[in-house]
Amino acid sequence: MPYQWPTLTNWLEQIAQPFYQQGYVILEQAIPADLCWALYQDVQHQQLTAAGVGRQGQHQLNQQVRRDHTAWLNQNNPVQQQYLQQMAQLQQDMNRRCFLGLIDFEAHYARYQQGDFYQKHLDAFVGRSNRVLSTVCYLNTLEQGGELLIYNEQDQLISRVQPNAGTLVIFESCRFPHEVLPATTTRYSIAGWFRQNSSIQGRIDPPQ
Ligand SMILES: O=C(O)CCC(=O)C(=O)O
Ligand SMILES: [Fe+2]
Repeated sequence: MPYQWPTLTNWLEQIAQPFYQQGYVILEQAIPADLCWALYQDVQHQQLTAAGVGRQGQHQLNQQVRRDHTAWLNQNNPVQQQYLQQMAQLQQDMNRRCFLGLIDFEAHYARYQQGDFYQKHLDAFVGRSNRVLSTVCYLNTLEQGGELLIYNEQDQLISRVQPNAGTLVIFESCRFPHEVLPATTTRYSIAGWFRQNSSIQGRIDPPQ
């Protein structure tokens, strides 16, 4: 049977309900296998650069914190556009269902080579960022290593995600500290953020 992106009805069950209950959801085979493969091929051709920490102005390389290499997705590339379109659909559904007022989605490819990690962090801080929902989609499968560990607000480990091609993780950006354990082999993913139009100190928060 050809893969079908979840319709509103089953999407409500698969994403909205656990999301409502716990603020995060892990959905296996969320991305069609052929799209996942095309993205996996596409990322190999991208010019990836060492990721930094902190927002514009304070942006700096800190290899103690993260070691991944990234490249922003854009609409001009047909494969990347397909992914962005699926996320636009998700944004619409999330707004309809959860009244989140999401206006925008930004995403980058990330490559973690053997030994690369991302220390425990939050993707957003209350009142200091307009990132509302974080998403991670895995483009290849790692049998071990490179796990995403998600913690709750009390800093207890609540989920351990083994990267699996096609799996999509969604969580509230300012609620869940998370980290990426050292990869054992090259790990490819797309990290993305849905944003609200909250202005910070009278201006729109710039992308990272
Ligand atoms: O790749 C992952 O599993 C998470 C990446 C992450 O936390 C981030 O890029 O902010
Ligand atoms: Fe993160």
